[in-house]
Amino acid sequence: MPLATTIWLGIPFLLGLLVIGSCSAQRNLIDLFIEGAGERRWVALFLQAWVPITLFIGYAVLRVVLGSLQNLADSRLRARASQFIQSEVHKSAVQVPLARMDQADYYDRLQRAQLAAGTDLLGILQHIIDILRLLFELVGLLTFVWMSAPLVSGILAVVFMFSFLIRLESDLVKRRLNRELTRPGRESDYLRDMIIRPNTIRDMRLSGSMDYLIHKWSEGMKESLSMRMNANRSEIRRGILASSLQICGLFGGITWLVLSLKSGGISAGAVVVIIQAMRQAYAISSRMAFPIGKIYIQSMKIIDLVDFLQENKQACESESKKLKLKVPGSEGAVTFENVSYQYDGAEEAVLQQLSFTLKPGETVALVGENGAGKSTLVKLLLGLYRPTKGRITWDGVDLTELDPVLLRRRMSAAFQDFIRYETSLRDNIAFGLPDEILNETRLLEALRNGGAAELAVLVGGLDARVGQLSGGGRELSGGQWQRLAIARAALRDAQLLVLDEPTAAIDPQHETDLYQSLRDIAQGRTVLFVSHRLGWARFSDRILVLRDGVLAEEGSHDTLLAANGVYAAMFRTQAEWYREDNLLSTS
Ligand SMILES: Nc1ncnc2c1ncn2[C@@H]1O[C@H](COP(=O)(O)OP(=O)(O)OP(=O)(O)O)[C@@H](O)[C@H]1O
Repeated sequence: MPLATTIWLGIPFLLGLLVIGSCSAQRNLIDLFIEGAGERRWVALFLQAWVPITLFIGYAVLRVVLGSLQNLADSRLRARASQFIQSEVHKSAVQVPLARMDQADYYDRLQRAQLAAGTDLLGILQHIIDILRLLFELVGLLTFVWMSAPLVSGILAVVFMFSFLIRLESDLVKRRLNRELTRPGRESDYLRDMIIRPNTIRDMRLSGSMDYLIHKWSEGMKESLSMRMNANRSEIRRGILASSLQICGLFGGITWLVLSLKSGGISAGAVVVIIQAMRQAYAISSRMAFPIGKIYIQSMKIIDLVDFLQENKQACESESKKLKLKVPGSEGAVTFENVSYQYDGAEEAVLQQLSFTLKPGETVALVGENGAGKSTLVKLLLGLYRPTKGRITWDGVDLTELDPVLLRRRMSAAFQDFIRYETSLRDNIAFGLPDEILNETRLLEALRNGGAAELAVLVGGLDARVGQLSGGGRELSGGQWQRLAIARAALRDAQLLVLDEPTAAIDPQHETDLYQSLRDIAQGRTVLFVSHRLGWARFSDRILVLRDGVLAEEGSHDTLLAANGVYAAMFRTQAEWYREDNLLSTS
C-alpha cells in the first residue's frame, strides 16, 4: 500500500512544519492590529491584514485536511497489518508439532503472540511518527521563540526536559505494571468465564461451592486493584511535580517577556504568541511521554510475536530438512517397531517397546484401561507425535521419510474429543475434505456413513446452522455431534481410518446403525478403532490389548477369551452387567 504508507508517514512532518508558518502569521496579525487600531483606519488595516489572515486560516484548514487524510490512511494500514499478523500467527500455530503443544510455556507464548495485534506493529511506527511530529512541533515553537526571545527558549527547553522525564518515568512504571498483571488478569478472566458458564453453574450450585469460586475471583481482583491504585498514586505525585516545574518556568518566562515589552525590546504580538507557544510546548511535554511508554510496551509484544513465529519456523524447517518427502504407498500397512513414547517433562514412557502391524484391509480393535496409552498410540499412528524410541512405517517406509501432506491424505480419524464446528451442517462434513468441491450426494452419503442421515432433515438442510453460537442454529446433542465427526472422517476416502471411542456419546440404536455402516466403510481399508465397549471388539479381525503402555495381548476375540488373560477378564466383567439374572439381583 505505497500511497497510504507515504501519506501516513509524510503528513506528520508537514504538520510539524506548519507550526512555524502559523505562529508567524498570528504574530504579524496581532502586531498589525495593535499598531493600526490606534489610527482607526480600518479599511487600510484590513487591506494589509488579509495576507496574514488568509495564511492563518489556510494553515488551519490545511491542518484539518491533512489530519483527516492521515486518519484515513492510518485505519486502512492498521486493519491490513492486524489481518496480516493474525494470519501469520494462525499459519504458524497450525504447523506446530503436537508434542510442543503439550508444554505449558507454548500457550503463554501463543497468547502473547496473539496479543501482538496489527495495532502494535503499526503502533510502534505510529508512535515514532507521533514523537517526531511532536518534536518537530516543539522545535518549530522553540525556533519561533528563540528568534524573538532567546532566553525564554532556553528556559522552555530546560523545563521541558525535566517535566518530560518525570512524566515518562511515571508512564513506564504504569505500563510495566500492566504487563506484570497479564497473568493474574488471565487467571481472573478464566475464573470469571467459568462462573458464568451454564455447566459450571449447574455443577457448583449442586455442590454449593459457587461462593468459594466468586471469593477466589474477587480476591485476585482486589490484589490487582490495589497494585493499580499504588501506581496511580505515584503517577499523581509525579504529575504534581512536573506541573509545578512548568508553572515556575511559565512564570519566569512571562516575567522576562513583560520586562522586555516594557523596555521595548519585543512587540506585543510576539509576547502573546510566545506565551501561547510556551503553553503548547508544555502540553507537548506531557503528550510525548505517552507514545514513548507505548513504544516500550508494544515493542515487547512484537518481540514476543517474533519469538513465537521464529520458534515455529525453525521447528518446521528442521522437520522438513529431515524429510526425504517420499510418496506414501497405497496399501496402508502400518507397522510399529519397538515404539516407545515419553511426554515432555514426564518421568517415564507412557508407551513401551510396542511392536505390531496393521495389515491392509484389516479391522483392528485397540482396548485397555483408562490411561493405558490408547490415545497416545493413535496420535503416533497418525504421525501427530514422533516416537521417542523405535519407528513407525507405512508400507515399509518410515513415517518421517514420507511427504506429510500426502500421508495425511491417506489417513482419516474421528477423535473421542470430537470438534463441534458451530457453523453450517455442510461445513461440519465438508471440513473433512476442504480442498474439494463436494456435491450434495457425496455429503449426504458421508452423513449416512456416519450414522447421521436423519440430521439433514432434523436441522432443515445442509445449509442450516448448528450449535448455540450461530444465530438461529439448532443445538445438537452430544451423540449427534459425535456422529457428525464420524461422517466427516468417513468423507475422506482414506486407506487408514482411525476411530477413537467412536460411540462414547451414542445411544444403543444409533450405535448399532453406525456399526453396520462402519462395516461397509471398512471394506478395503485398514481400520483401527479404540473402544471401551468390548462388544465392538468382538467383531474385529484382531484385538490389541494395551496395559500400562505395554502390548499385553494380541489376537482374535475367541483366541483371547480362550487364553483367559486381561481381555477375557475385561470382557467378562462387562458382560456380567448385561446378564439378566445379574440385572435382577442388582435391582
Ligand atoms: N499431554 C500429555 N502430557 C503428559 N502426559 C500425558 C499427556 N496426555 C496423556 N498423558 C498421560 O499418558 C497416559 C496415557 O494417556 P492416554 O490418553 O493415551 O490414555 P488412554 O488409554 O487413551 O486413556 P482413556 O481410556 O482414559 O482415554 C496417561 O497416564 C496420561 O496421564
